Amino acid sequence: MVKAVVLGAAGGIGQPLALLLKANPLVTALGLFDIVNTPGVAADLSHIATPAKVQGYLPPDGGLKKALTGADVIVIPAGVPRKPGMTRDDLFKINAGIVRDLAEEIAITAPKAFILVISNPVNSTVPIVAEVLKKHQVFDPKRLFGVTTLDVVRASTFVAEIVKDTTISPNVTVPVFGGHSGVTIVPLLSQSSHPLPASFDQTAREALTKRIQFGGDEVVKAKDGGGSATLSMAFAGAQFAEKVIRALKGEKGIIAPSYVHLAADGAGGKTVQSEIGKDLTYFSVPVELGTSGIVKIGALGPTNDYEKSLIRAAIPDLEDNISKGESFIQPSKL
Ligand SMILES: NC(=O)c1ccc[n+]([C@@H]2O[C@H](COP(=O)([O-])OP(=O)(O)OC[C@H]3O[C@@H](n4cnc5c(N)ncnc54)[C@H](O)[C@@H]3O)[C@@H](O)[C@H]2O)c1
Ligand SMILES: O=C(O)C[C@H](O)C(=O)O
Repeated sequence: MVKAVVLGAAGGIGQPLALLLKANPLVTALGLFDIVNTPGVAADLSHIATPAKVQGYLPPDGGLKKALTGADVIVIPAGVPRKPGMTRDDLFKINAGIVRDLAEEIAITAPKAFILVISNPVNSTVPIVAEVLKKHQVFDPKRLFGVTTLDVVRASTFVAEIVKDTTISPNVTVPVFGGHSGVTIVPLLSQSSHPLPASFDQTAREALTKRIQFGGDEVVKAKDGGGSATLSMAFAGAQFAEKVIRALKGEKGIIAPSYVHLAADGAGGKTVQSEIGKDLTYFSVPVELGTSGIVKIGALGPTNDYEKSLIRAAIPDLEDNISKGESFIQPSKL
């Protein structure tokens, strides 16, 4: 039995993500919470012939608590998206409070659940959730994940486009480290499973790196004020959620990239910190998942000089974003 819960379930990401979770036969209960429209979304999805029993909840009468009760996996795409000209950090003003309030109820009602944070700025919203859970003394770094899957999905797709064979994109892996905004997104093209990117000249390497780092902006610009990536994000979020669910059901050896607290496995984070030359608390890395969450944090491995420069460029923004999230809950951390 697996109960998945989506917070922000009536939104641009929330609805297609809820659809993909409803279509997943491993999900047996699906709780949908939003401040609007969840009864309609739930009624609609409930006509699909898959095992998940769907229930929609709104804030009145303890709707959030009811949605979270018994949750195994909680996915959070609640909050506002970017408009052209905005950075993800510009969303902090509104989304930080939304994520904090949702985390407060998670800490009370579902402290053992796996928490998957999509709401931007991910580099800061993940530390916000962690600090709220710490305040309630229920923080388990093994179970908290910033969803950075879309960066990896984009990297695979863009490489397949360059290779002119889009049929291969599901099988192309390009590790992406760091965080989830602009220069904090660090693709390691030298480690691409397809050999072509590793042989690029510097101009081609920089062009592809920038496209992966600023892929979100392409969608924001094309939507022209109508929001940011929703459908590709729902795909990526459902893919990551499925990996978490398979792991919690006992499947071994599942590895997925995610923005995590580097103390999560008690060891691997130190390797990453020594590789990047900085004691950052959070970083996006491939993690191995098990029944209780993260069992192993993967290292970066060999990087070339260009990739080393990308890592150096990512660190100041990551430090700022992390401390901004932490000090939002604990002002003494300023
Ligand atoms: N991690 C990523 O890779 C990634 C990718 C795309 C978008 N995002 C982020 O995801 C978030 C959502 O994007 P979207 O396009 O779905 O936005 P949206 O505006 O379409 O949907 C957001 C939903 O959140 C709901 N909401 C607002 N306050 C809430 C609260 N307190 N409790 C529950 N629900 C609440 C809204 O009612 C709305 O339905 C944004 O912050 C966006 O930047 C992240
Ligand atoms: O670009 C955004 O603001 C949304 C998301 O983070 C993305 O990468 O598409």
